[in-house]
Amino acid sequence: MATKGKNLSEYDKSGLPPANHLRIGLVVSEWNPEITENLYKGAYQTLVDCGVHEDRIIRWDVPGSFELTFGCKKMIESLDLDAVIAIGSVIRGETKHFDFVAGATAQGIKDLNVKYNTPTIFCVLTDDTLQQAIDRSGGVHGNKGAEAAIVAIKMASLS
Ligand SMILES: Nc1c(NC[C@H](O)[C@H](O)[C@H](O)CO)[nH]c(=O)[nH]c1=O
Ligand SMILES: CC(=O)[C@@H](O)COP(=O)(O)O
Repeated sequence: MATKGKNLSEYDKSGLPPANHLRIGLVVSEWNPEITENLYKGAYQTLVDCGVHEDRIIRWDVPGSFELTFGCKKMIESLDLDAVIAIGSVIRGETKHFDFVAGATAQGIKDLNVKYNTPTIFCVLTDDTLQQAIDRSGGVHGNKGAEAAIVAIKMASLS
């Protein structure tokens, strides 16, 4: 099912593990801030709604999605966290650069999950148009940041 068939913001708190003890990191890309700030708000608000204390949510910023891998790596190595959420928005332009940035970011975050016992959640939109990104960061298809927060809480219980 594509995103079109579901609302990214919908979740059922009743089936979630306890979250009040969790420490969650969020690394946010500064590229396309009108998108990434909405993703961050969706993730932050959902974490708090599910019981994560606000003083246990730590935010770092990086210049672009390509830097998310390094930012998450440094956060995992320097802080005692239960999960990290990597937040970015890659929007296709005129050249093949989209493919390299999106692909490298996905591979880099996958590699972090292989190397470390702290789960890193892939909250990176990779869209052909700005409208697709808007639709998935609080628009008609919900907010992928909310989805990522739920995933972080679930994965933290496995780590
Ligand atoms: N075009 C987008 C970028 N490009 C920048 C790269 O992420 C990186 O910061 C640069 O190549 C220097 O290493 N980043 C995004 O997050 N979104 C884009 O649409
Ligand atoms: C994802 C990108 O790097 C892309 O937005 C850059 O745009 P362009 O391919 O036109 O240089």
